[in-house]
Amino acid sequence: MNAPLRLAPTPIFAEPLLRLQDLHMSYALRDGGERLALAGVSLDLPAGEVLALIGSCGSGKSTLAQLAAGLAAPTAGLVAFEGLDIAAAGPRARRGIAILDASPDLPCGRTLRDIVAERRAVCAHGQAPGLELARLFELLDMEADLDRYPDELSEGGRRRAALARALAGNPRLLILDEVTAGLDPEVAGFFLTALTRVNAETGLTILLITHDMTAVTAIAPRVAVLDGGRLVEQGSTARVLARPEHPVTRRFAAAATGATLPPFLAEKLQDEPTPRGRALIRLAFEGVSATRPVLTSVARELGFDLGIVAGSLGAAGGEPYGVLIVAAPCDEPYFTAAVERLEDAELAVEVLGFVA
Ligand SMILES: Nc1ncnc2c1ncn2[C@@H]1O[C@H](COP(=O)(O)OP(=O)(O)OP(=O)(O)O)[C@@H](O)[C@H]1O
Repeated sequence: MNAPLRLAPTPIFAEPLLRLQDLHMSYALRDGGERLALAGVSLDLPAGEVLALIGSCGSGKSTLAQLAAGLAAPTAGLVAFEGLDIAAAGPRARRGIAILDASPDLPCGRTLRDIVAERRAVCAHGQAPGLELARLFELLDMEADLDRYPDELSEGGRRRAALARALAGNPRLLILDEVTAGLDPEVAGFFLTALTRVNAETGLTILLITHDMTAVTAIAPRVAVLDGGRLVEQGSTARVLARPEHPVTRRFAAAATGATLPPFLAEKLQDEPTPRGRALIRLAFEGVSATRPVLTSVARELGFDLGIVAGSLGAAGGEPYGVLIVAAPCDEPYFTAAVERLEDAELAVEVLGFVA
């Protein structure tokens, strides 16, 4: 018999779709010791949102995915899905969650059509209506492969089939753990575009766990960063790329934007300005400040000539952002005035150092 459903502490209407509250997770090791994988993680995922979770190897991402999907119980803390404590509610509460990783386990002896149709038949009862199967096959470009078997497909084809099977169950939450790992950029891009369309058409909530910042910027308007089992930063993806605060986030942002100081300049960097030298400045902007002509107007007003050394302009989760490293004259009083003027225009300004 199923255990009685226990409501999470706050009323259901105030709940996000998924709430992780002060999650702790330790693994028992063979030598009798313990490995702490999560240490007090709290995170809300509202319905319909696409949230990316990034972090270095071993930071706890897969552990968080397993707990969020209700496949393992935390050492302490609460996972609430649709207002229900998932540990107490058991399989009933997990029915609306699908989890997918880079090694999907598809049955070899059945065609894709049968695999997907079986999942739809099993999950159709009592679930909210999702995508029609015909639309699902169209979105994932699977029509030509429907009568083929999983072992007759490429890796990209198998991942698409696994995604189709997961979506056929009409989940309200889809957890993706490194699903684009090892795919070439074109196939990964196709996969991510399909996910964006599914999210737009059905309001499916997605938790995307990845190391791949291209995937993050392609589909996730919000990102959270794990380090050593702790949530160290979260915010809009454009904000986090433009103004990363934690050292780990800074590393991911630098890798994503490519806006780093070239080594030939990094070697010459000094702490103090020299007469007629140049300051190297990192400028970052996101949202509306990305589209204002701030740089040109400051340069014109103050007669401040800027050379662009490195940079990246783009959109993350649909919001524009930009990071530029510029070389500018460091003679006073123009330098201080220019920095103040750029800060007033809501740019993040970081003086990296000076070169002669
Ligand atoms: N079954 C387990 N037994 C013991 N320790 C484990 C187990 N699973 C994970 N760990 C440890 O917990 C920590 C978090 O692991 P986890 O796999 O969640 O991190 P991750 O961020 O997903 O890493 P990766 O990106 O490399 O997959 C690591 O120190 C790992 O060694």
